[in-house]
Amino acid sequence: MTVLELRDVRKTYPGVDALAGLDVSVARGEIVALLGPNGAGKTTTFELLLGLIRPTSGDVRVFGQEPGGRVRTRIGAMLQAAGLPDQLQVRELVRLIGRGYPTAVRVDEVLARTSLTKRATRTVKSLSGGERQRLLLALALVGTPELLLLDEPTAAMDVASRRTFWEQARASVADGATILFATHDLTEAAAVADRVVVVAGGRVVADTTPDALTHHGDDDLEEVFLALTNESSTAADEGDDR
Ligand SMILES: Nc1ncnc2c1ncn2[C@@H]1O[C@H](COP(=O)(O)OP(=O)(O)OP(=O)(O)O)[C@@H](O)[C@H]1O
Repeated sequence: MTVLELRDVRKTYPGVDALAGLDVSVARGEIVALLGPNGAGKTTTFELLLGLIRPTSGDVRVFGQEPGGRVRTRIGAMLQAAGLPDQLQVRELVRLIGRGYPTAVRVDEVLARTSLTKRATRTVKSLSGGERQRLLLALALVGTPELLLLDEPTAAMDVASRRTFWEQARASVADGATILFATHDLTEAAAVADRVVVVAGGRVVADTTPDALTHHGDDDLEEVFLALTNESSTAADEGDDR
């Protein structure tokens, strides 16, 4: 079953083609990494899937429906620029967000799963960068999501937190969820994802397994990534100058 699909999607801002004909499809139970240099269009893709913005042209479907509206309650999301109410306590915020979903997990369970039990009565403002990321994961998980959209979810996390993070994310997949995540950490992508989609200049330049991308480990992942994305970023930069 296809969980999400973008077909020939363009998103144009004045002077910028954020997406220039993007084709991505993710099936149920997959963990897919979205890789790409700064400005490649990763965050724009998440915003479209959440219905926060609309495509200039092309088709975006989530669970076969237009993004936004009721389908939003089937998605848990971690976005880079997520603003949080700083004065609320961690537990209060998780409870509040859980109320917006038809099938919320118990607050204490979510806090335990994200190692935030000891921070439950702290204000959001007082959290460290990594703790804040864990809180964002707790908010993404509280609605028992069928789809997790995670934009650079482990940025700012230490090694132990990253490990716990992916254990929790995988547990959600074992329960039937699907994950699309963006990262700049190629090693993490290769270790975690079933499939990597490399985006550059608003288009997909590779869509394959981590193993196939490196020809079964024969090639250096970083070199492959740079070779794939350099050509397209150069083309996009030239386009900007016209
Ligand atoms: N609201 C906006 N107005 C104008 N340009 C935008 C807007 N949002 C995104 N862009 C532009 O669209 C392009 C794609 O941006 P996007 O944030 O999707 O990239 P990204 O792959 O997430 O990058 P990063 O790795 O830096 O987070 C960039 O050139 C960006 O400047």
